Amino acid sequence: YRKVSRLPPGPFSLPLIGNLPQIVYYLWTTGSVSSTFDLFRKRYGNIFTLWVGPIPHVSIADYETSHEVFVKNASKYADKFHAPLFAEIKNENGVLATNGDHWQEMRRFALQTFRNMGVGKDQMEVKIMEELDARCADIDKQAINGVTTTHASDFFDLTVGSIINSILVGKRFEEHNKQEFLKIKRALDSAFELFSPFDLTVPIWVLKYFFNRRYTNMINLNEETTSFVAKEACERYAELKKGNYRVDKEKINDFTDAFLLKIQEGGENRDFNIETLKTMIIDLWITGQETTTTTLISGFNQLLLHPQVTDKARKEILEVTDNGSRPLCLADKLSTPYLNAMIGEIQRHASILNMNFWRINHEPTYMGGYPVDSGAFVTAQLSALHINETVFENPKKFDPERFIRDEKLLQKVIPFGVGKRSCLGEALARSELYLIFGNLLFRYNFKPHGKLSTEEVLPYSFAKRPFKLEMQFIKI
Ligand code: HEM
Repeated sequence: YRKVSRLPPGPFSLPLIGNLPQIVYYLWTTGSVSSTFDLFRKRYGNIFTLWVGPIPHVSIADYETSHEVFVKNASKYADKFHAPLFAEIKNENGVLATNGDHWQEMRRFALQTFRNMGVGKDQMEVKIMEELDARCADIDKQAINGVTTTHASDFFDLTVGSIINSILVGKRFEEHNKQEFLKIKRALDSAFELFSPFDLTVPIWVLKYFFNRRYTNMINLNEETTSFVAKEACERYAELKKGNYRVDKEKINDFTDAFLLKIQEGGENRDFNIETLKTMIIDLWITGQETTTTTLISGFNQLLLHPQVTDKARKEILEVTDNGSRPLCLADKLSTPYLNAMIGEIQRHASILNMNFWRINHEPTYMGGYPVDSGAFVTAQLSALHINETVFENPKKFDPERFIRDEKLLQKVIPFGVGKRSCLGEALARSELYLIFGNLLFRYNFKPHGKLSTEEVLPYSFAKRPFKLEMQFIKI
């Protein structure tokens, strides 16, 4: 009871099991993780505590408090809680499931490398557009009377997968390895679908001894995916070691070369070695792939449900590109307020992480006027924050106009999180979303093939899943 008084309000918790009974009950009655968080927010306010077993989890569901905690006091919240399964798989390597000096070095290195390669600038734009053009050429080749019917996931998985692959190891997915990529991607999709908050919280020994098949499947899938994705990097590393390959400092083409240059110049050490390179590649590949694809598919699902939004965005894009005589480019962003609002609304509405990653609070402090004890886990609960009706009126409605009526509102959409552990690929993802949505809208008309969905897919999982969407690309 003393501990409870040093935390923000929340439902009454029981010894040992905490709020698990209420959490399970509300998940069942509300039908999703985000509605459960929303319900607790309505009852206890924008900052509330849920005890998961013996550990208090503090969720922040408004922009102002999230900003105050994770941006103004950023350095205090750099340490994430890592699910035991992730910690086991990653073995204290990489950027996703590490803390401390190694994490800092890897994050700094990745951000710097992306910046040098021009993420958010021209060079990256060229890579994204080359990939999009190649995929559109594929679509056009398959067209019958100007219409191509395809699974949205195949189209966007390949587009996004190829972009991130070419950034990481310099190779697109083409005819010869396309099928292998799609096979791995399907296996990952099934694993994500099985993956639950249970896998994230239980100690590793419970998984190993009581759910061994589940545990072994996940370990094997991680190894299979890593060897597929990092194959090119391993080959280049082997050649570097034999003295047959040297990285040209002036011509860094991809992330692998930037990493190998570090080894070439300084030798291998705790941070820069082949195991870390493999982990970094898989960390960035997985995080960069699923998130962007899910956003694109959820977005097209909404656009098909709201054709008036597509028409309005298309009209704006045609005006900016002289009636479609040139591609839309990143420099056009300032002239496309409606498209920007549409993408902002897609990201708010999709809010693809049902549950954000937890940070560790190391010392007693205050958040939003409430005490928060040391040892508590804290996060900006993005899914609840994006449906907070005191900020976003009628939050279930897909309504890009809300950001035209109030321009400042767009700042309160934070799909990439905030603070030291915010999304490392934000600049790349923003460029991809703008160029892919923008350029597809004026090249094609879109129609659904079969029924469209308005229900969330797997609403109880850790992250949202893409809608199963079949659509027609109709050449304009
Ligand atoms: C629409 C696309 C994307 C969305 C919505 C998204 C969202 C997020 C969110 C919410 C987080 C956690 C933030 C927090 O803890 O507060 C995150 C972390 C991360 N994201 Fe993204 N992301 C996207 C695309 C990408 C891309 C393209 C990459 C890389 C190429 C990437 C790499 C990462 C990494 C490495 C982290 C962990 C950073 C760390 O722990 O230091 N993401 N992302």
